Amino acid sequence: MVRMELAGNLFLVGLMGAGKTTVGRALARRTGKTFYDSDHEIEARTGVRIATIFDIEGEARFRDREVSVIADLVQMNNVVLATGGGAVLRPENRRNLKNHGVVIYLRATIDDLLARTQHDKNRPLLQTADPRAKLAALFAERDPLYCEVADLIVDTTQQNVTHLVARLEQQLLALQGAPRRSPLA
Ligand SMILES: Nc1ncnc2c1ncn2[C@@H]1O[C@H](COP(=O)(O)OP(=O)(O)OP(=O)(O)O)[C@@H](O)[C@H]1O
Ligand SMILES: O=C(O)C1=C[C@@H](O)[C@@H](O)[C@H](O)C1
Ligand SMILES: [Mg+2]
Repeated sequence: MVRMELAGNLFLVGLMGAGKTTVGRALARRTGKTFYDSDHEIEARTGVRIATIFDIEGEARFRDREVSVIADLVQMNNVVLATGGGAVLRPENRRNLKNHGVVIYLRATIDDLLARTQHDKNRPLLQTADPRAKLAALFAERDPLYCEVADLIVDTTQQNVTHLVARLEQQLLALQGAPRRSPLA
């Protein structure tokens, strides 16, 4: 069987725990693209964990680093890029993502996001007394921005990663052959 090729860059956006890193890595493997993760790239360039950057420099400086890393990574060809959960907050990032590839919003319920993030201490914004309330507030603030930038919106509830990636590939192939329309999958 001849497999259809998915052209260009794929960019994943969504909240912490949406699965950008996990799904992105699997999607890259399936589509033969190279995987990048803006959080990992920031850690590689600075030599420290994200939580340490937040501690020492604060969130605004972290966002500056994120803008610079994303501006570099969108120039690559044939990549899957998992972005940090807050990347869409900066207009430069939204513009760069929109202009250099297909943007996929992985949407998840607050319950799922909480369950998937509760054992990981490298998400400084969730180190609070009430991470559920924090996730709900971040969702309210960012969901419109993820939707604004997305070509495709994928509900990840009750979807294991393998099925999600297979379905995503089909949706992306359909999108590739179709004129631009509503991002709701
Ligand atoms: N669809 C899914 N079903 C079940 N578990 C999932 C799913 N997607 C991701 N996970 C799990 O949730 C956890 C968080 O996923 P991941 O690190 O990929 O999220 P992320 O969107 O990259 O978060 P961040 O913005 O903090 O980098 C991981 O343990 C991963 O295995
Ligand atoms: O949602 C966010 O603001 C963040 C998500 C992570 O990917 C990291 O980029 C960092 O922990 C901040
Ligand atoms: Mg990630």
